Amino acid sequence: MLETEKDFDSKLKIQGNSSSSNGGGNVQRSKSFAFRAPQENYTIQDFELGKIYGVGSYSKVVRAKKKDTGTVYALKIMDKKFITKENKTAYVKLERIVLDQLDHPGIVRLYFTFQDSFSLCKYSWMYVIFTLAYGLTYSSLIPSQLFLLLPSFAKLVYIYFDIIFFPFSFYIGEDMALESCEGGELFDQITRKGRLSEDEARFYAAEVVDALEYIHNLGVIHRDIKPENLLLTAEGHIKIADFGSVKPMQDSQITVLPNAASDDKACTFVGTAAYVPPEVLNSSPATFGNDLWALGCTLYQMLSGTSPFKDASEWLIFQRIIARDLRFPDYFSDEARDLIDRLLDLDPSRRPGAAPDGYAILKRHPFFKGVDWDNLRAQIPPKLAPEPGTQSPVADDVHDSSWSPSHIGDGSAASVRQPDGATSSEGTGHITRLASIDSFDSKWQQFLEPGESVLMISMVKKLQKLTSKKVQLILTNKPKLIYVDPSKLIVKGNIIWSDNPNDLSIQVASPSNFKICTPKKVMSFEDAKQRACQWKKAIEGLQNR
Ligand SMILES: Nc1ncnc2c1ncn2[C@@H]1O[C@H](COP(=O)(O)OP(=O)(O)OP(=O)(O)O)[C@@H](O)[C@H]1O
Repeated sequence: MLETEKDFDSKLKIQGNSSSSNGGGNVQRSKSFAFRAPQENYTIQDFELGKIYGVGSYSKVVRAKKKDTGTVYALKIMDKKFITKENKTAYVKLERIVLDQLDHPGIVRLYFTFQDSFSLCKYSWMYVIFTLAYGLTYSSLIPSQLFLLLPSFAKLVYIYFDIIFFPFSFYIGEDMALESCEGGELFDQITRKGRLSEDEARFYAAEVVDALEYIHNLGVIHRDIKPENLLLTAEGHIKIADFGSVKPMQDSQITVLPNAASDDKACTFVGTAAYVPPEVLNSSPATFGNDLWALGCTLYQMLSGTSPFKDASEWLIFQRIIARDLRFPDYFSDEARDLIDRLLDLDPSRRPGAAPDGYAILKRHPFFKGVDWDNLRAQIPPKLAPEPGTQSPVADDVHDSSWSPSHIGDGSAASVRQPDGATSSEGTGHITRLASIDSFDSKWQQFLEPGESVLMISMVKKLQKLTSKKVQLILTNKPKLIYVDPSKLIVKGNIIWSDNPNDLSIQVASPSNFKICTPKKVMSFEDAKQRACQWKKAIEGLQNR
């Protein structure tokens, strides 16, 4: 382990006092840093597990009741193995340390963290028994079909090493016990209601503005504001969640421990296509204006039901954002239209809220007329629309026995998110995470000719007989389909394009696995973001253009 990581981990073990007496805006800062949310020695067995709230790229969030106290939490269980493999440790640590220091009614609260070593141990032994008995494996290095082809001795050696190394990956992040937001995502409210009334949107937008003012005053940019990350309490008040993309500014009042720093070069996966501001696409440094742009997109989505820059692929969405191709439905009031128009200013410093005294201007905007900013949380929130087929808008307590901390990313979420931020009932049972902003990373531009543009891009695994290799798969409008070695930045393969499906076809084997077939070669790929169907659609769409 690196020295800085040791340092961080030893600090993680400091027991902070669990109660915060800081109140509103004062964040505890000292050289000898102590966490507010303590690291507890709990295991999963200390909780009664309820429904799965959702599955993120690196974690699964499940409703859980502490058996001894009866307190309900949202447990964010990290997929440590995946986080290590994907090199996202710094993000996980940063989310933990930033959340620990935030104390605001509009921000999801971190109560404590824990490392569930008991289930790790149980998992490891179950793993050995199952693997030996049935030849089943979850393999970190090789795909399971290939594992089965290995001779028995090689299987044993492989399992031995996997088990030796798995516990190390365990120490990269802790599971988090968060405040449980029983009202679900604002996104679901928009979907269930079709669109929100201006009163409803004003209520939610005001609560978001209030929480954003708090984090911006501390020198922190959220960088992933969107209706999916705005959660609701059982009563219907907003809580900003998912600080996995957070960026503390240079002069931030937040303490950032070594190795939890957000390094822009490493942080290529921040944000979500539909809410990304144009300056981020032009590689400008992050500013508070990024969140204000996303607020503008979110307000638009509340009022209309869809995000303002909608299109079929991320690349097309990015083109619309850069061109600020913005159209308002007729039914938007002048005040709503004006506020969104200002928040979606191409110049981030001109967005209301961006200047040093900007929040006063933002809060005085006519759209917010009548909002009692000092008593927001005392207001009665809009009525929550219940989940279809249920009576209650809030989470139930049904025990889900299928849940297991080792099965993160199994696609148990109920809807598929599209690149434009909408949902589709198609493919229920699989979650598609939006491709990351690394899609637009300028380093891939070198593989394009003048005028050529990227239609789809993913970091995927190219599966070979006994090994797999990470490659960047790129589809352009030329059309051109290539895969690039992401570290050496050299083209490893150029798949000969043909509009004829007999010469170029895609076979989808699972949400993550697909094959690209040409008369000479069949190449197998695994897309961790489960975009196999999107690859098929993109390639076939181009063949039929
Ligand atoms: N405190 C919470 N209370 C209730 N539900 C939550 C809570 N935190 C997260 N969730 C739900 O769990 C889902 C997964 O959350 P998580 O933070 O792991 O990832 P994400 O934000 O969806 O995705 P990504 O990490 O890929 O950006 C969320 O979409 C949200 O609906």
